Amino acid sequence: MNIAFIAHDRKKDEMVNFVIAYEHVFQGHSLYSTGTTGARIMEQTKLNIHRFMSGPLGGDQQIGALVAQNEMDLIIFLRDPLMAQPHEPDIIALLRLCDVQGIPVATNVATGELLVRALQRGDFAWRELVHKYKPGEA
Ligand SMILES: O=C(CO)COP(=O)(O)O
Repeated sequence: MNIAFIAHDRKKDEMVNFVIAYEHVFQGHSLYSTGTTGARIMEQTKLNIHRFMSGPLGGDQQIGALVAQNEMDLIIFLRDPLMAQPHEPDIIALLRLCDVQGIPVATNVATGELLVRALQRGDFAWRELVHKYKPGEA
């Protein structure tokens, strides 16, 4: 599965701890992230993550492009609900695209844990079927 990690600054420690806890699950998948989040995770785990640009510089939109093409299967996006972000429109756009494509997205660790356990159980197998079809194609 293609999985993306994104965390705002005050949520990065929580993200790193979350990924460490489930490193054994994530290691079998293709991993993506925004720039700084991925750097922090790779410093503290053995995971190999494809890092896009930092969020404020376009990283959310780069991940959004994969969502639009239905190529992202799960997103863990630990947003900071208590601090305004300069790239708020990009954040809203990414979450909107997840709803357009029906992509599971967790915006807090409690939901993240449920989705990771579902991933472990094989509940994401339906996504393999979706990969065969690209949006806009017959
Ligand atoms: O801003 C972000 C998501 O909106 C995250 O970006 P970084 O991982 O580069 O800090």
